[in-house]
Amino acid sequence: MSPDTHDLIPVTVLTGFLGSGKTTLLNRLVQQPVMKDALVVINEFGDIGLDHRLVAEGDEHTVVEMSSGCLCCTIRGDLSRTIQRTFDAIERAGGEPFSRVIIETTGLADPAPILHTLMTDYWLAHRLVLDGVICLVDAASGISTLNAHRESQRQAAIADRLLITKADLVDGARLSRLASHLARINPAAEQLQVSHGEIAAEQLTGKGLSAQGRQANHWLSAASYAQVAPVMDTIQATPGSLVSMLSPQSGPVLSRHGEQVRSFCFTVEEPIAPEVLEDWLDLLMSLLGEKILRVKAIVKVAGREQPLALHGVQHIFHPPEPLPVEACADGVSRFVFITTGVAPEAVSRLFDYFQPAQAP
Ligand SMILES: Nc1nc2c(ncn2[C@@H]2O[C@H](COP(=O)(O)OP(=O)(O)OP(=O)(O)O)[C@@H](O)[C@H]2O)c(=O)[nH]1
Repeated sequence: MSPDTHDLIPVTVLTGFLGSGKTTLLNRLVQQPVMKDALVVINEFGDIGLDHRLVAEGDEHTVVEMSSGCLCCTIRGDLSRTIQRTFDAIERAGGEPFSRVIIETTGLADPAPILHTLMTDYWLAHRLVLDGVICLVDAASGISTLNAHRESQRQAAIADRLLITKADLVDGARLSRLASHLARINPAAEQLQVSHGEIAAEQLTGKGLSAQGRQANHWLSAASYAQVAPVMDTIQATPGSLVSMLSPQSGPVLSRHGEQVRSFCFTVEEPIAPEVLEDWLDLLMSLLGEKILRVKAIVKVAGREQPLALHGVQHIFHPPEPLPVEACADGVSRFVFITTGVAPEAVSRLFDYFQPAQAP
C-alpha cells in the first residue's frame, strides 16, 4: 500500500544551467531555520566534485556529494543508495531524522529522469514526496542559454518556481524580456528575482501538492495554459487509425520544432469513466511518454465523489491522490501537459479514440 503523502519527507529539486547560481543559493538557504535537519545532495559532474566544499556545512544538516556521473543519466540508482545510506547512518548514530531533502542537480541535467527516479524507486517513493522543482535562470545569459541548450529549456519548463539570478547585472528591459521568454516556456511557474542567493527558504518550500492540501488548484495552475478541449466529432476512430492519428497527415501532432517545449491544458467537461482514463493515459504514455516532461491533473472520475490529483513524469504516474470535493467544484477535469514537441491535438485525438460513441 502507498504511504499517506503527509507522512513523507518533502524533497526539493534545485536545477538551473551551469553557473546560474545554484551553489550560491544553497549556501544561503542552508543557514536558515527551515533548513534545519535538511539533507542536501549535491551532484557535481566530473571526477572531482568541488561544489560541496563551497556549501557551508551547518551542525544540523548533512551534505552528501555524488560525483560519479550526471544524476539524470548514469547514476539514478546511486541517488537512491546515497540517500538511503545517509538516512541509515543518521539513524544508527541516533541523530534527528531528516525533515527535508534538497537535491542540487548538475547544470547539464535534465530534471525529468530525476523526478522519474523519485517516483519509481521503491525506497525513495515510500519515504519522499516531491515538494517542488526550483529552476535558476541567469538574468545575463538566460535567453541565449535557453535558446542554445535543450537541457536549459527542459529545466525551466518543468519547474514549479523560476528564480531569476544576477538581476544586478542587467537593466530592466533585459529583465522583462527574460521574464516574457520564461513565461512562454512555463506560463504557470511563479518568477522571483534573487540577488546573490538571498531569498527566504519559505518562498521555495511547500510548493508540492501534498503541502498545498486544499489549494490543489494553485498546484495545477490550469488557467495559465492555453486550453484545449476534446475534438470528438472530427475523429473517425477505427482500431487501424491509431497510427494514422499520430501521423503528419492527420494534423500537427508533433511540432515542427520537435524539441521545443509546448505546454497546454486539456479539459474534459464531463466526468471521465475510470477505464477511459486508464486506457487513454496508458496509450498516451506508451506512445508519447518520452516527449512528455510532466503531467499534472485534477480529474473528476465518473462514479467518484472526490476528484483525483494525478502527477506523471515521462512514462510513470504517481498513485492518484484523492482531493477534497471543492478542488474540482465545477466538475471539469483539467490536465496540464508539459511536453517537448507534442501538439495538443495528439492528446485530444487519443482521448477521443476511447469515447464509447466513437468506438467502431
Ligand atoms: N553578480 C551576481 N553574481 C552572482 C549571483 N549569484 C551567483 N553569482 C555568481 O555566479 C557565479 C556562479 O555561481 P554558482 O553558485 O557557482 O553557480 P552554479 O549554478 O552552482 O554553477 P555550476 O555548479 O557550475 O552549475 C559565482 O561566481 C557566483 O558568485 C548574483 O545574484 N549576482
